[in-house]
Amino acid sequence: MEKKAPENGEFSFASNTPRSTGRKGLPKIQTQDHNKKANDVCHDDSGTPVKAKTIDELHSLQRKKSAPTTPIKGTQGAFTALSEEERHKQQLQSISASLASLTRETGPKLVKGDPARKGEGQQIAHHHHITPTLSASDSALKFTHILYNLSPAELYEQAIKYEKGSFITSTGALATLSGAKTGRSPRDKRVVRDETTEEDLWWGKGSPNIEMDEHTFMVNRERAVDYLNSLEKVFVNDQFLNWDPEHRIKVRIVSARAYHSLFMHNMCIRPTLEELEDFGTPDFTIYNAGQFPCNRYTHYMTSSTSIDINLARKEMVILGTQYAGEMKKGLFGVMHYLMPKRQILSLHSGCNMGKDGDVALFFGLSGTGKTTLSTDHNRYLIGDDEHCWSENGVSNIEGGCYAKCIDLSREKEPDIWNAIKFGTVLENVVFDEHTREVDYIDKSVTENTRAAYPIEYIPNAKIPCVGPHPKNVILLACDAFGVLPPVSKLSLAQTMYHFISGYTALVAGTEDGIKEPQATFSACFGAAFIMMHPTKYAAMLAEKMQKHGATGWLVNTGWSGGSYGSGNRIKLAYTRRIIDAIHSGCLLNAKYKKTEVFGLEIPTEIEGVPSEILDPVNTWSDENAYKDTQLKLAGLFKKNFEVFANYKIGKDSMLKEEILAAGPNY
Ligand SMILES: Nc1ncnc2c1ncn2[C@@H]1O[C@H](COP(=O)(O)OP(=O)(O)OP(=O)(O)O)[C@@H](O)[C@H]1O
Ligand SMILES: O=C([O-])CC(=O)C(=O)O
Ligand SMILES: [Ca+2]
Ligand SMILES: [Mn+2]
Repeated sequence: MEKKAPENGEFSFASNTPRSTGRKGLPKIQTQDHNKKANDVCHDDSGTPVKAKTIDELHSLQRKKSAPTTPIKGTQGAFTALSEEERHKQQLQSISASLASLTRETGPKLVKGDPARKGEGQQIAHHHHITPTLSASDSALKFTHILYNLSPAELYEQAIKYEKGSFITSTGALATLSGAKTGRSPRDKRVVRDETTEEDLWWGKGSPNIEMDEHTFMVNRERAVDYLNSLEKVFVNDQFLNWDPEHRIKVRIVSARAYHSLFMHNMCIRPTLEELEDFGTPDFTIYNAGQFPCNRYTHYMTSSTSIDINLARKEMVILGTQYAGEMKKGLFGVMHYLMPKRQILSLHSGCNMGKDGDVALFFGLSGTGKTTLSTDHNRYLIGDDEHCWSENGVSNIEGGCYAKCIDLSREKEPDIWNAIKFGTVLENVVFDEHTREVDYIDKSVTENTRAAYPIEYIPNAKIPCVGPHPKNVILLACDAFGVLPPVSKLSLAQTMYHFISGYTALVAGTEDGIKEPQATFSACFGAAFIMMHPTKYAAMLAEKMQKHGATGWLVNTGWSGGSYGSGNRIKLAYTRRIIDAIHSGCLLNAKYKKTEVFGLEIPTEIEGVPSEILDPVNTWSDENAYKDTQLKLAGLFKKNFEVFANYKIGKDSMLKEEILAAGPNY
């Protein structure tokens, strides 16, 4: 840029435009003067000027192109000849095929990259799009931009720019809203019933699989795909499930929100660049059109929300709910089908490992402590929610954790607290408008506030997330009746009885004073996600526990000293000491006594836990009230188990009698 020497000691703009020299009035301003000694005049920078002529050019200097995707496995490979462009084209073709409407000829025209960055050196080159052929809709006349496996930083920008309710919190997490739904909608889940699934899956009373036919699935699929293709841009994630390399599943998630893409980035296993190059065709695809409702006039629909699984097509469609957990748990359902077919047990459990390689599984319904207790500073975290148990040992299905945040405290759950940082999705929390500090106590949006973070945000995560066969199987129940002991050692039959029962008791809305605890029984501690009959999973668990000599435990993380309203929730610190004693092996050989009614073996002492709380009868001020409540709960257990009484569990029919006998007796 041309520099003008000062004429009279005044400052002047260095400018290409006609000089202001000679104009009277305003003083001339100059910012740089190379002819004078630097310290003669006041100026704000002495460096060389930037190599840009325009602001746009300047901005383009900020962004370095990502390192070229890994040069493909050296020189010996047969298919190494693919150019970067060819690879790119194949990728877009694969995505176009995913998004193809089945009533039209082709997939949509796709372009990689953010439409807002057109002309900024982005890859919008026309030779990358797929040439359209005959098309029956105007959507064929437009491009759909594909935001493919964006990084967390890019997704933050997309969310903040385009999604209302997205904010950066004081610790760097992305606070977001999931819309009208802040939890899953199990009653809106549908599974296509065809010849195969008719035989394989669990249908009817108690089953989570509500049927739909293939045609209706296609109606909803078309609705979702049309909605997604009508958008200017969609997000595509190509990722993996299951850390066991032999049984890894490739999943593709097509979604309309950066929130959904970041959530799945965190929750699924993130591919390396090499793995992404060779990704190929996914094993399962999710079409998340959650902002768009299903059509209530469609057969089988009972609301404007529908979550549809078609195992034959390997597809899932989401309409009418933006709650991201639907994607996570939808895929979990798929794993509950695919894995047992390979003799691998899929489990709704957390999992961690001690320094000596002792593995523990933590089963339990929502809110019972899987995430809280598997995240243990003294142990390696394998995973917090979904696992497989195969001949090779255990493996996490996911690449991230999904922690409940209500009443989260730095003191009680430091590792989870510290994981809520840049990259973490924070759903439906309330924060200070100015400081952006999150108020974890606030339930204004929902009680089900959640944080989704990559597992490596937990400092002692075990990566890869696999481990040897479990030594302890811990069944968690949050018993709001306050009658189950804080810990009991279970026989194998008792473990099966409680695993099939899947008990917890929570307290529904607490607005108008004290409410009765609500008992929930959910087979395998996850009836909402299993696909086959519960006894199928139970038999596999029994067989594996027996074979590998695992011990079962029942831990009450709920009430002590009375039911909800009079007693209190057992202190997390005590539960942690109990869990420590299980891990260390101390509890295996402790002194035990047997409780009445439930017939549970309870220890008389545990280090760090007041002995009097170990037998709940001691903690109730009214012993009769305790006995009545215990009988009441036992009755609920019995009633729930009736439907299973006629099922044989595994090949051993002896086991059936034993399991029945392992329930409450009174
Ligand atoms: N004694 C206790 N043991 C375990 N958790 C406790 C205890 N007391 C209070 N809590 C709280 O209970 C909640 C347990 O939730 P957690 O996220 O671990 O559930 P989860 O089993 O992982 O459920 P989901 O499958 O829905 O993720 C946490 O908010 C935790 O702080
Ligand atoms: O799926 C969800 O929304 C949360 C969860 O882990 C569960 O409910 O088990
Ligand atoms: Ca959890
Ligand atoms: Mn869960």
